[in-house]
Amino acid sequence: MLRTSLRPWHRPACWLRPYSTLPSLDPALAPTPDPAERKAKAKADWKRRAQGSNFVDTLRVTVASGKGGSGGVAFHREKFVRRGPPAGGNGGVGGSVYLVASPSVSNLSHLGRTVRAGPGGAGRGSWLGGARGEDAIIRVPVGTVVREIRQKSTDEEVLEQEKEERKELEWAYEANRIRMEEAQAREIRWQKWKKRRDQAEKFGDPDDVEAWEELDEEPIAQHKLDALVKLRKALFVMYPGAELDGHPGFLRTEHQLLSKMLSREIDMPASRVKGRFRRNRAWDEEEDDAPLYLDLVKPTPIDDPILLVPGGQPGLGNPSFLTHEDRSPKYATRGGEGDRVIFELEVKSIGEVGLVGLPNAGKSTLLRSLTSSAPRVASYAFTTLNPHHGTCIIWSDGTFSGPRAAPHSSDEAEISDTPSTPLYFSAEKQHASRAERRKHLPADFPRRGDSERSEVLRFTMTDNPGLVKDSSLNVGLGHAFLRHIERCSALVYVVDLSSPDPCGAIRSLRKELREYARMKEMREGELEGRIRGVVANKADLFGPAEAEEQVEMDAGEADVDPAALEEARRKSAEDGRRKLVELMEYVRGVEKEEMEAGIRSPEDPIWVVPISAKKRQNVPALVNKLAETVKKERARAAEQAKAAEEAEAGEEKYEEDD
Ligand SMILES: Nc1nc2c(ncn2[C@@H]2O[C@H](COP(=O)(O)OP(=O)(O)OP(=O)(O)O)[C@@H](O)[C@H]2O)c(=O)[nH]1
Ligand SMILES: [Mg+2]
Repeated sequence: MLRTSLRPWHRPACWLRPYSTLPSLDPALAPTPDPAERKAKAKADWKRRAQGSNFVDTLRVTVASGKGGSGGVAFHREKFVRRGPPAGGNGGVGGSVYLVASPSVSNLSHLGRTVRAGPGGAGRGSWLGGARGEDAIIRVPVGTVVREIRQKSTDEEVLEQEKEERKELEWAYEANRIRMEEAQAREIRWQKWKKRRDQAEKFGDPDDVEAWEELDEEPIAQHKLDALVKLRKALFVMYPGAELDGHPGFLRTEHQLLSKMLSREIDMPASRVKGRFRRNRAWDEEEDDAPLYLDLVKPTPIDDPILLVPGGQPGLGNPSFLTHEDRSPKYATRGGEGDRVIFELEVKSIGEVGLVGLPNAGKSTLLRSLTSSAPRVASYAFTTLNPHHGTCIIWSDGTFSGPRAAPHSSDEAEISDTPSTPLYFSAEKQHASRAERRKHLPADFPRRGDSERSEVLRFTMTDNPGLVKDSSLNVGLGHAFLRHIERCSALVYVVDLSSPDPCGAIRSLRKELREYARMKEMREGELEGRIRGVVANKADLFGPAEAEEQVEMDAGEADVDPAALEEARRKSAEDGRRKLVELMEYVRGVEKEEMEAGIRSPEDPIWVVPISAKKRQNVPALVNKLAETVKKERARAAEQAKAAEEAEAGEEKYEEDD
């Protein structure tokens, strides 16, 4: 009888849930009945508990390619053919490790610390080749910087390492020396024996001369034999009980492999040599063995991935050693080792416009109001822990939108603090039909293929986590935040206009940018110079509605005096105006200072736009400014690229003329 439900240790399922979802006794803390809200809260809790570990933007991975498969030693057998030709297949090539920069991944959390490609299969009888090793593909976000890490970096250290490796290879050198000596001695013996035999054939009795086989049996010292056996095991797969010295081709192959190995051209089974030498890799041919450095600013075509570490060479089967002298080679070569390299991956997002601001300034709200990206928004600091990207599209009829959002026609539309994705576009409803989704869209939402409007401009924006004091000294998650700012071509400060000191916010943001640029050894004022504008957010807090609300709240139950209301409205608007003017003056001062310091060109003044990201007020004016900025930056980048191309062409011509 099934008694699971009666077991004394059986507990209700809620006992097993994580603590955050335990039913609370306090009615105020009871879970909200709205499932969407509950889900959002659980997700935020989980993310906070994970402390950002679900977003990984720097990672050190050890990448190992697969070993090549050994060649097979076999002979063909069939009815009436007792001793067929050699029939061992070649081994399979070891799996390689490739790298792909893909727009569909946003961070490195899917990667482990080690990425390993599969080994190649061994060759088998009947000329069957071994299987290729399985390749491994590392997918990284576009904008990732890849650096090869060498434990030994200076020349002396490399020399030291080579010396160590040489020591490890000592036995191979020894074996080679023995082989050479042995071959020489054998040659001398052979010449002597041949001379004696020829003379005996001419002048005397040939039977007086002993057979060559008898002479050839000069014993080799045991330690020499050991070295040879070790070497052969490392390089060859041998047929059981094979007498390899009887194969002239074997000695030649052995000699070739050995000299190649000693001149470092082939890989060597790692089990034999601890400090293996580096294999030749694709980029080594051009860049005489400099550590690899890649900056993946563009997506890699999936059919042309970047080869990071090639797999080990396959071993050759015994038919490869078939010669006239040796009709049944009883050996095959082993596959080469794969390589093992350590890489450091660092994601530096590439957005055209990067938002920089203190925590709670409303950066995420702004991104949500301009694009279809939906970073979480909440009224506490550090809501955003990793960068979010969005695309803003401007249409020919002057509206703008992210790809999934409805055009912003109304200024009243509010953004809630829960996920902005309309339910009909959310993951739960992914199977809703298009007609069903359309029912939930405004009547004027453009249909696919609408001819009246076309896309005019599209640019990407990055919402970055808030900067705090001393972010540049890596306080908190400082550098992790600043890293993503590094590559945005234009930066925009987002400040909370309703805060007591918006100018102070700009002052501390500037300081952090300056310090970070200095630490990263960028050009003086590199990041500050990239600031193109200031968004004075939360301007709605100075609007009439807010003021009235405040007066009504102060009055409580009592009737509100209309004059007081009027006065409050006027005062609030005046406050807002004063703060904005102060901010603008401060920004003019900053601009002037930077132009004098030579970090800002006169063509790049800093604009200031007051908006309300939450209520989407004055957002179109901001979009126009951003569009102008983006166009200017693109034109500048194109100009720079052209100049660089011309300079390169000029240099080539100069070299040719020389
Ligand atoms: N009244 C008003 N509130 C706003 C506006 N923009 C943002 N907020 C509110 O400010 C709070 C913080 O907004 P976020 O967008 O999360 O701020 P953030 O800069 O992304 O903050 P971090 O992610 O912590 O750096 C939220 O409660 C928003 O609703 C605005 O224009 N007007
Ligand atoms: Mg945020």
